Amino acid sequence: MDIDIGNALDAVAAPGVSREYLDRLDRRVADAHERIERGMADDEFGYAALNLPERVDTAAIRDAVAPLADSEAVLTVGIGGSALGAATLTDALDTDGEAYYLDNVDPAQVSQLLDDLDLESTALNVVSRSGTTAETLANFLVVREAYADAGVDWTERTLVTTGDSGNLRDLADEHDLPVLPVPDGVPGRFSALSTVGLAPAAILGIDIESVVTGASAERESLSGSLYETPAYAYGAITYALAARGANVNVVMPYHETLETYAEWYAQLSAESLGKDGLGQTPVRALGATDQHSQLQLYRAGPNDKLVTFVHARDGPDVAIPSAELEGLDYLEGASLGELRDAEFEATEASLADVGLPNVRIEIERVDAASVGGLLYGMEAATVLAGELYGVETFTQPAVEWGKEVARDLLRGADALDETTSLRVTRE
Ligand SMILES: O=P(O)(O)OC[C@H]1O[C@H](O)[C@H](O)[C@@H](O)[C@@H]1O
Repeated sequence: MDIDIGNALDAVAAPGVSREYLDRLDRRVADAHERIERGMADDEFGYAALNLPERVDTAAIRDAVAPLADSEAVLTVGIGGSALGAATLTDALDTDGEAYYLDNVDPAQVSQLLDDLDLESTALNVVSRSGTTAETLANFLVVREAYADAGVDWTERTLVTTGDSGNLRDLADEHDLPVLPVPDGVPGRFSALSTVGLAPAAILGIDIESVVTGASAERESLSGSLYETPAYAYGAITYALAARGANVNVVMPYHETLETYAEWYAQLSAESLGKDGLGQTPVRALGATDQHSQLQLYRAGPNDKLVTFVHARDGPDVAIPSAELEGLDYLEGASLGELRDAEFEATEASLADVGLPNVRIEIERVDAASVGGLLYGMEAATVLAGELYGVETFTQPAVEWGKEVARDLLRGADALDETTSLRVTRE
């Protein structure tokens, strides 16, 4: 993973960061790096996630998924960190079958998906780190009943990934289901490179060893200077720009298959750094699609954004057939890849032109190693940013309140008095 932060410097952008400030920040990066290395060495909660490239046992994952290797599809039931890492991998990379995710509670979607799936040839991958997440357990109960109704022994087609205790662990024990452990000290949103993200990828034929190799290369690059560590350069520049008013981080990959990566990063950043009045609001965008949808606002709306482009230098291409259409001479002899890249570079320049800070993250191609490196790099960037902000990167206390209230409502508690209604209806 390479990063170019030139368009976030104050010579180009406002808000922008001066070279002198970056040099000063680099000294704080050195301290933060020491703290991170210490946390990794002691396997402290959260920091332990950065050890995954050395620790993850891909052979054990392959053994656990072997009985499901004949599956034509994998249905993952999980939410947040228990779904988005896996979805990033299976959406980005070539797979031998279809990947489906139930990471919401929408009765219409669940019913339609279960109607459409051939459950006989579908592996059921149930994932919850805590083993107590209501959405995941409810969906699992619905899905296993659908298997039973279809006359399929769901216990033969199910793999569970969870912690040592919790309702999901109890259910797995009760039905003697195969269980992969969520590693200790790894928060859900940092678990893409563990059993959580890699097991469904392995069932679908993804080269998970290469994913880990790519992550290892990024781990090796961690050093005490942002100028030598792409991941830290990103963490540091997002922090510096947020402090200067770039409250929004638009993450805009220019490859359709990386769209889910932007969703994964949104959770990673929002839950890790959105604390004490700090953090950037992550926005998911996709190039070139969103050039024709959101770019107007990015270029001419409030100057409160960083745009992060994600681009692969190489990849498959398709020639554009010649048609000699009037006014479209520039397409003659060009390819779809060349068109996309020209649009990407033009968009980057158009934002620099109006002083909107933007950063380019570049990978070699969208393959297993590069995507593994990207996931690791962004995790390290987020941990570094957390150190600079001084927040508790690995907790998410603000998510809990609503969860508890929803449980109380289901148990029959009275309506809430925290909200106010001013309902407007048609006459
Ligand atoms: O893996 P689970 O324990 O089911 O948790 C799934 C998700 O739910 C929570 O609400 C947390 O905010 C997320 O960080 C987590 O990824």
